[in-house]
Order: sequence, then C-alpha cells, then structure tokens
Amino acid sequence: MGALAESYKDTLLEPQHIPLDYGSVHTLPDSHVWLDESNESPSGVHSTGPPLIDLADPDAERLIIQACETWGVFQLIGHGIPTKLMEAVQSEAEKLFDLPVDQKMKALRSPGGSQSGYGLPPISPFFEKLMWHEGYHIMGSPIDHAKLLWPNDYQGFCDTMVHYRSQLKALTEQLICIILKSLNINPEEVAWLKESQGLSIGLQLNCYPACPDPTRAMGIAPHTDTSLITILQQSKVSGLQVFKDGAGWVLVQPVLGAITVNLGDFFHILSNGVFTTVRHRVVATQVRRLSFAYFYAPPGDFIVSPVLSKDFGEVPRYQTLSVKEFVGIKGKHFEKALSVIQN
Ligand SMILES: O=C(O)CCC(=O)C(=O)O
Ligand SMILES: [Fe+2]
Repeated sequence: MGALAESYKDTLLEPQHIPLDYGSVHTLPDSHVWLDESNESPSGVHSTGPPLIDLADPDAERLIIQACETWGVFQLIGHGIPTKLMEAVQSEAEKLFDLPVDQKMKALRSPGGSQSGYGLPPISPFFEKLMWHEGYHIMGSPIDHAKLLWPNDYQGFCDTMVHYRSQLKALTEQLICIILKSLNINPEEVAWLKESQGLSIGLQLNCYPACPDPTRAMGIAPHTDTSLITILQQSKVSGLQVFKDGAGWVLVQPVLGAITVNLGDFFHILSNGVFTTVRHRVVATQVRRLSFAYFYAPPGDFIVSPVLSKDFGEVPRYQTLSVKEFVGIKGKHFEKALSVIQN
C-alpha cells in the first residue's frame, strides 16, 4: 500500500461512509448539510484565477516557478496529453458512475485494506458531515476491482486508465524536474525519480452528482493534498475553488484541453514553505461534475528536508522527516499537520 493511502487506512469506512444512492435522493438530507461558519468568506470567486501556462512557451519554467510561489496551482496547456485520451477517461468514468448503486458497491473500498475501489473521499472521517461525492480510487493494477464492476467487460476501462496514468507520470516527472532544479536539487541525483521505485501514485476518479440544494452542500471539503504534485483533469462543469490570502475562495474555471496542476504538502516542506501547498475545495453543483486527480508522492522512506539558501531562507521552518512519518501525522492531525512539524 502506498504511503498516502496508509495515512487514512484506520479511519475509513464506517457504515455511514458509504455514498448515498444519489439517484433516489431528491432533497438534501441533514447528514449532508454544510453551513459555512468560517470567516473565510466573502468568497473571491470573481477574482482572476490562477495563471494559464503553455508548457511550449520558452518562458514556461519561470512562469511555473512563479505560480508555485504565488498560487501553488496553475492551469497547463501544451502538456502533450492527447485530447482523445482525456475524453476516453471521461467516458469510462461516466460509465462507471452511471452503474446501478448495487453494482458499484461490489467494488467498495474495504476498511484497513487496499484503498482502491469505490467510496467517499478519503478525507471524510475528518468531518462530521458527509460530502456530496462518490469516488473511485485506483492504486496499482485496476483489474481486480474493475472485474467486480464489469465481469466480462473490464479491459477497455483498465487499458484507458493504465495508459492515462503512464502519460501523466511522464508529464508529472517533467514538472517535478523543473521545480527541483529551482530548488537547486539535481533531478539526476534523485534516486526515486530515476528508478521509479516505491512511488505513491493514486488516480482518483471523482463524481459530484447533481445536487438538489448546492449552496448548502459540499463537494469536497477544504484540504491540501498529501502529495508532491497533483494533476487534475476537470470536466466542463466548474466547482473547484482555491483559497488565496486576501481574495478568499477563487474559482479555477475549467479551460478546454487544459489540466490543473497543484502542489501538495511535500513541495511546500521541501521549499521551506516558499512554494504554496494550495488549500482547495469543491462546491456542489446543480449538474453532475466529474474530475480526475492524479497524486504523485515520493517513496515512504524518502527524507523530506527543507532546502536552505538565500532564496528559500536559511533557517528551516519545518522539521526533517520521512514521507511516511508526515503521512502518519497528516492522518492524525489533517489540516494542522504542517503546524505540528513547524520549528
Ligand atoms: O474535483 C476537483 O476539482 C478536485 C478534487 C480534489 O481536490 C481531490 O481529489 O483531492
Ligand atoms: Fe485535492
């Protein structure tokens, strides 16, 4: 099991953590009512969102580093992921979430077991209320769970997901090299990047069903990703918001063909807090929205130590610890994890 999944393994899947049969629910149940009592509003949904960067732009590397510092998120075009493949992922995921609930339940994630399969977002146990969401997580081979969903017809789904994952891996590693170089880390000397061993890679298919009362519901509650980097494909329906100091919640408007790249906790720690681990959430919507998140984290035994320099600060803001140790702290303290390891 990957380090990311491990952090949540003991907290998952109380019986109430099984997705609703959304097709048969016409009003918002009390279990799913979220009242925004935080002072994080007024929402800045009308502010300009994170930058759109073309990877083919000669200035792309500088723009990416700038976005890592200011936003921790950017949208990317010129990324080389074929449109046809992105569309195929969308249609395979639609096929999956369109299955009758009894069928999806056959691939339900099991408590304490593999984190692959169907269920609510892994962060659910940290909240009292339930999110308006159903998800399907793929770690390692997709075959065993896909066979449960489509005993005679699983190959197309598996081939698409495996192909997509391998394309995203190459792109993610290209972006990681750019960011590591800016931290004065030579990617050639990073063993896990060269050997691809022990990485924690997860592909999460998210579905936010059409919601009868979207302003009182929550798609995914605010969180930062326990990754180095996350690559997200949004569908045409908007819903993702990122929190920006001074502006509040800002919408990341989907751009046709673009993917959204966001930094997770590990780049924040490595950069001594200079790169932002972006806090984000998904609001519920009147029409169904799908998204696909590809999480990439180094192996569990990789030591994450803040880089010190004139640019990144000469005093470490965070303790040095392994990926696995941080994942354990996140699994316990969730949003407070970074302050727990602060010096
Ligand atoms: O649906 C989205 O746009 C974001 C999903 C997300 O934040 C996640 O899966 O961690
Ligand atoms: Fe996320």
